[in-house]
Amino acid sequence: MTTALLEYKNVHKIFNQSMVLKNINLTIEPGMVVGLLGKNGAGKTTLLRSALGLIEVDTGEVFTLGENPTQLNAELKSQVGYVPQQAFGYEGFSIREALDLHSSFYSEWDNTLELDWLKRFELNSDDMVENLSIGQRQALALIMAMAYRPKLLILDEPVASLDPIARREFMLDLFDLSLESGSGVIFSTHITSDIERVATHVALVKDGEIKLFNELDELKTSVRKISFTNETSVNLSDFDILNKQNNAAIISGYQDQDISGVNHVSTLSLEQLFVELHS
Ligand SMILES: Nc1ncnc2c1ncn2[C@@H]1O[C@H](COP(=O)(O)OP(=O)(O)OP(=O)(O)O)[C@@H](O)[C@H]1O
Repeated sequence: MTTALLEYKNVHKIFNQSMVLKNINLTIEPGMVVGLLGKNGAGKTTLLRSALGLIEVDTGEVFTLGENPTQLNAELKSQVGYVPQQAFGYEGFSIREALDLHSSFYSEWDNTLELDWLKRFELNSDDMVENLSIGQRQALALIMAMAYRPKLLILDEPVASLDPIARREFMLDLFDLSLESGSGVIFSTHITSDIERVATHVALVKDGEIKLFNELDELKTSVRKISFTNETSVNLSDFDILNKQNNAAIISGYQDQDISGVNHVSTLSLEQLFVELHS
């Protein structure tokens, strides 16, 4: 049996009397790259920060590398990589100095990977961190989180400020790294095409709930939009109904079968699905 890299069991979190995580159940295993998709304020950052022990959940349990994330020992901490949404410190340091200090905490630091990525992101080691653009800081934060090949990589909108070329390269490498080294990745993003390009799974968060968690391939084959004239003449008992309004529904569990009473069945891109689930 493989130990899950990250597991949420019936997790709830309340902030100011508002439930921002509602009964989250999610398991990430080695080789999985999970794209976390949700509107602003849906709860993505709260979900990710609770995996790092930065937020304590109110009910339910989180297991990061099999342990309570608020009590991870140094060894386990060094197997988790994290890039937060906000840029980080290291003012007064050059990139070289910042990387030297940072890498000294990780015995598994891969200097070749570091150099390779500095080159790809076109970062100059002599530049001072405080003079970097937001995108360059984000690139440096990514190198810092990845170059020790963590088992679990947690990225909160990691590529939002990267240009499309850097984003594309980073995303593809992310996937390779995860598969090669048996790591797992969870990343939040608003860019559905990034999820379609690199993720193995997608978790769609709406109002603090995971509305959908699927393998991406499975999602393409089994989620459909159907339209009908008369709802009472349609039997949808074989499907999960993800959303329904007027004379249309989004269903999961579709297997090419005929559904009586349905006029039209259409596939959805991830972006279309996201929009449909919020309409
Ligand atoms: N420390 C906090 N105290 C009070 N409320 C909080 C706190 N952190 C988050 N929230 C609230 O929890 C909800 C979820 O926030 P969260 O940052 O997890 O959303 P998100 O999906 O990451 O959004 P975005 O895409 O804009 O980054 C929001 O309503 C936010 O205001």
